[in-house]
Amino acid sequence: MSGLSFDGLTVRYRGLTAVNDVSLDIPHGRIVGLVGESGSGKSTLGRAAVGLSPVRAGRVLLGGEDITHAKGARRRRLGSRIHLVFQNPHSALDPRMTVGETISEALTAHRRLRRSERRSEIDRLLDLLALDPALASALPGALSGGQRQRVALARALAVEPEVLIADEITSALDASVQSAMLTLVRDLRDKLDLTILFIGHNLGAVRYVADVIAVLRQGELVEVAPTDKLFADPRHPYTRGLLDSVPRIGR
Ligand SMILES: Nc1ncnc2c1ncn2[C@@H]1O[C@H](COP(=O)(O)OP(=O)(O)OP(=O)(O)O)[C@@H](O)[C@H]1O
Repeated sequence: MSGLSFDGLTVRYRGLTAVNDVSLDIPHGRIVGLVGESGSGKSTLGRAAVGLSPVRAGRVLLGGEDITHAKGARRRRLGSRIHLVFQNPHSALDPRMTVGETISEALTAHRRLRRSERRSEIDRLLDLLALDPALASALPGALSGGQRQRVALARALAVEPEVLIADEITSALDASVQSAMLTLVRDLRDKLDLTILFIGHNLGAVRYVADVIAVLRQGELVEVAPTDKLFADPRHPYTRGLLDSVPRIGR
């Protein structure tokens, strides 16, 4: 069982406290949404889970194991257990590598596979992400934004992670493409038994995908509640403000 937990986490950039004493559990097999205005510290918290934020205090726990300050070979090994998928589908992929090469590179980073196994794994991953196997030979420039984001997810899933940090992965997509992607994220969680921290500023999108929503404001958690409860009965005025101000989809 590999839930992810933040325990009293504080992250500081020089003088700025970007995340302040945040404790949050993402139980195994659940999707926890993380919302808040731009600059509230969402990405900083997500990046802390993979060792990319300057943690000043507190801990990041993966399946109960303290991974906060893992370095070197241990951090690389963790890379196959907990994985971050970035925001921007346009810059996330190397424009000179075909889709197949991109996925293949991720496959061989953590697993030893024969050429034929690699080929079938690439097909399996493309199929999992509802992408045409023929796209294996395409360059990112020939793909739509939604297809690129699916390839970025396929690459992340190639290492068979237990936990995914999805940082604004649907934000740059058109509404219709976005809702297909959100459905896919839920399907992937069910099929692969993934644990997901889903970061987004669009509450409507996060509502569609998350079991529980955590609200971050200026680096501090102001509210954590099951999704339905948060929408039916938001406790914090800041949450109520977010609910009022954001367009909603998937309802
Ligand atoms: N590498 C960095 N160096 C210095 N300050 C940073 C760095 N990264 C983020 N910050 C600052 O930390 C604060 C939180 O930023 P963060 O990107 O985590 O917020 P966010 O909620 O993810 O915002 P957005 O929705 O715009 O991505 C902001 O004030 C930001 O300017």
